[in-house]
Amino acid sequence: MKAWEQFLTLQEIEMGKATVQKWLRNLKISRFDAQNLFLEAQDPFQAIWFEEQIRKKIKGGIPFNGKFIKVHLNVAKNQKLNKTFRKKQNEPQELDTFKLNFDSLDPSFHFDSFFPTKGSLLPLKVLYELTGYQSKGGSLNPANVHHSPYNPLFLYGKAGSGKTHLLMAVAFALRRQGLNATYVKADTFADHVVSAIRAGEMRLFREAYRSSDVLLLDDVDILARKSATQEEFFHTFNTLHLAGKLIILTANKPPRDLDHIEKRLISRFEWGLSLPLELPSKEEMRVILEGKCALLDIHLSPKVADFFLTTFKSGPKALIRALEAFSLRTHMNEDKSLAKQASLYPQALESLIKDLIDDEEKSVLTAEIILKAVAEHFGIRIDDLKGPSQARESTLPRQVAIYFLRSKLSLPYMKIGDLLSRDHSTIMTSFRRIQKGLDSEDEKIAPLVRDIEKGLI
Ligand SMILES: Nc1ncnc2c1ncn2[C@@H]1O[C@H](COP(=O)(O)OP(=O)(O)OP(=O)(O)O)[C@@H](O)[C@H]1O
Repeated sequence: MKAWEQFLTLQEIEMGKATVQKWLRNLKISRFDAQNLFLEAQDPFQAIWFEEQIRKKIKGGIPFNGKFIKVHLNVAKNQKLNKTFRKKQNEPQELDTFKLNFDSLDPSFHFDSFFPTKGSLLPLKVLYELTGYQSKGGSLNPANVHHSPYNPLFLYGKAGSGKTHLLMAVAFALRRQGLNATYVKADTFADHVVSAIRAGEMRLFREAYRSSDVLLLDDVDILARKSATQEEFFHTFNTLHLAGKLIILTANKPPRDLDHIEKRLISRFEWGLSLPLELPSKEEMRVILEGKCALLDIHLSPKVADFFLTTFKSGPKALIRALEAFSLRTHMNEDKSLAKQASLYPQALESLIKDLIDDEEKSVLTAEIILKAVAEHFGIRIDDLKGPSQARESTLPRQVAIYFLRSKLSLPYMKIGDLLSRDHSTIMTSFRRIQKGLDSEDEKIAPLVRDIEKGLI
C-alpha cells in the first residue's frame, strides 16, 4: 500500500533503517480501503512498541493524496498475550536465561567527587543525611533510609545539573553498608518491562524490583507516553512505598510540570519531597573544573583553563566531557609533546578537541534562537513563521528556518512540522529546496542563507 510505504520511508529517515526493519516492516497489512489501514502485529510486544513510539505520529492518520488514512492495529490472533507468553513446558532454557541487566554505576560518581554549589546545598544535605555520608572525611554513619521522613525524594534539574552523579553516589554509599540499592535509568526500566512481558517473566521482574531496599530511578520524564511502562511502574512504586522502602527519582522538571505522565503517578511523586538542583554559576564552574583537574591529575595553564570555561558554557556536562576527552586523547597520543602544548596553549587544545567545540556550539543553539534570527532577518514576526499563513512573504523565510532547524539541530522532520504547524512532507520539500539552492549556488538563496548563518554561529 503506497501510503504506508511512504510513511515507512519517512520513518527510515527519522528513526533509521534498522529500527524500521525490526519493528515496522514486518507488520502485516491485513486489509485496507480508502480511509483505513488494518495492520497486524506479530506479538503483543511489537504492538506495545507501536503504540508507544508510533501512535502519536499518526494520531490523525497517515497523509495520502490530501486525505488521512486511519491506522488500526491488532495482534495476530494466535499471539494473544496470555497464550503466547505463558511459559511453554518444552522451553525450559527460556526460564533459566531470563535476566534483567541493570545499569552499571560510573565509578567516578561518588559524593567525594561532587563539589557543592549553591544550587545543590539542600539536596546534598538531605542525601548526606539519608545515606549517613560525612562530608568531612568521607566516612559513613549508619544510613537512615528506613526512617526517611520523605518518600519519595524527587530531584529535578536541567541536563548536567548533577542528578545522575548524585543518584549513583547514593547507590555507592548505601551498597557500602550492605543495602540493596537498585539504580536504574527509566529507559532501562522500560526495556525490563517489555522484555519481561515478552518472556512471560513478570514474576521475576517484580521480584527483582521489589526486593530493593531503595529504588533509584533516573530520568523518570523519559516514561512520557509509555503507558504500559507507567502502569508497571505505578505498581512497583506502590508495593515499595507500602513496604516502607525509599524511592528516589530524578527528572528534568518538577512533578507537576511533567508532560504525558499519568496523574496518579504525578500525585505519588508529590507525596514526598521535591528538590531542585540548579546548574552551577560561572564561578562555581571554575571550582568544578579545578576540582576535576585535581582528581584527574591534569595541570592546565590559566589561559587554557579560561578557554575551557569560556568555550563550554552550557554546563558541567559539556565541560567535564571535554576535560575527559582532553585527558584521554593526550594519553593515547604517541606524541607526548602534544599533552604539554594543549595544556599550555588554547590553540593546541582547540585542534585537539575540535569535535567537542562544534557539539557545544550546536547545543547552545536552540529552535527559538533560529526562528528569532530568521524572523529578524526578514523583518517578520516569529508567529508568521509558526502560523498557518500561506502568504508569500513568509514562505521563503519559513523554508530557510526549516533548513536551519534540520541542518543545525538535526531535528526530525516530524518535530519541525509540529513546531511550524506543517505536515512532514511539506517540511521535507522545503528543506530540499533550500539545500538545492545552496548546492547550485542559486543567487536568491545561497548568499541569503550564509548571511543568516553568520549570525547563528
Ligand atoms: N557540582 C558538581 N561537582 C562535580 N561534578 C559535577 C557537578 N555537577 C555536575 N557534575 C558533573 O557533570 C556531568 C553531568 O552530570 P550528570 O550526568 O549527573 O547530570 P544530569 O543532571 O544527570 O544530566 P542529564 O539530565 O542529562 O542526565 C557529570 O560528569 C558530573 O560528574
